[in-house]
Amino acid sequence: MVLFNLWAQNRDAAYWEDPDIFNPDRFLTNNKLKNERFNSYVPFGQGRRMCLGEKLAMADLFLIIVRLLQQCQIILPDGAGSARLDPQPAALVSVPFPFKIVVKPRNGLAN
Ligand code: HEM
Repeated sequence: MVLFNLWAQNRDAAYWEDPDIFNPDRFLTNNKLKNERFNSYVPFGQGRRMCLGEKLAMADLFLIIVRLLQQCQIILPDGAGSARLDPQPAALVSVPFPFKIVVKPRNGLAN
């Protein structure tokens, strides 16, 4: 069996500046999505066995994230400091260390 090391590809310093920093702006030019193919960006795998659900996942994530940010303010509890964003080692996927958040409806929206 051949497995691609997607973790290493997605963090290849030859292609990404500060690969371990969470910086969504790296995909933007003048606030618009860069119109280019990103080398070494393979969250859904590659080749014949790449993810069959990529289009569905991207459409769902867009709707879920936009809806959440439109309707809710998501903040850290008072005195919580900052959340730890480095990944917790796991077998196949990385998950964040647990942290608490407060979710409030945005001004003018009902509870
Ligand atoms: C953010 C969400 C998702 C991510 C990051 C993701 C990522 C991946 C990755 C990395 C693989 C392995 C590709 C490889 O072997 O090179 C995979 C396989 C697969 N994914 Fe996803 N996936 C996501 C969501 C989904 C969804 C929503 C579905 C179905 C509705 C799905 C269905 C599949 C299937 C069927 C395979 C196996 C394809 C094969 O072996 O031929 N995935 N996915």
